Amino acid sequence: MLVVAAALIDADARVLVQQRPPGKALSGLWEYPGGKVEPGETPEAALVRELAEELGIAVAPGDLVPVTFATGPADAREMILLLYACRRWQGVPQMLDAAALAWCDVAELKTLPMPPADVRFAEAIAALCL
Ligand SMILES: Nc1nc2c([nH]c(=O)n2[C@H]2C[C@H](O)[C@@H](COP(=O)(O)OP(=O)(O)OP(=O)(O)O)O2)c(=O)[nH]1
Repeated sequence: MLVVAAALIDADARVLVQQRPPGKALSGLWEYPGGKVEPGETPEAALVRELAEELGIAVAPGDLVPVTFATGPADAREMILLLYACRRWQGVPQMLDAAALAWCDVAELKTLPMPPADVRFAEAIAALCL
């Protein structure tokens, strides 16, 4: 299973995370917006779609910059999770599919409970934000 996620980074080097809602796998944990790549989709097209669905923002595929990846089990399958950074988007992120949204600096990111696959992402994001 291929999953894509984005670290939206604002002008103050804060990163957007969202809390997974009740009823979904990993409910209550904080994650980077994104989701599963559907058959026939490129990873970037999937992430553009997910960011529109989950946050109501428009992102150009060329503004998605690969950062790192993680592997691990998810939904009883093996997952490959691709993390992108994005510093440019249109619209104001809204909470359309999450229990909460938060803009965090890198130190705060490291304190949030996250899915196991995401735990090492904060270090990679820190390298971008500094
Ligand atoms: N979006 C996202 N998913 C993550 C992260 N870390 C992580 O382990 N996952 C896992 C959780 C899920 O098993 C899977 C993504 O599934 P999802 O439920 O968010 O995907 P989706 O938006 O396509 O949802 P759905 O249509 O199945 O409801 O990847 C992350 O940072 N962001």
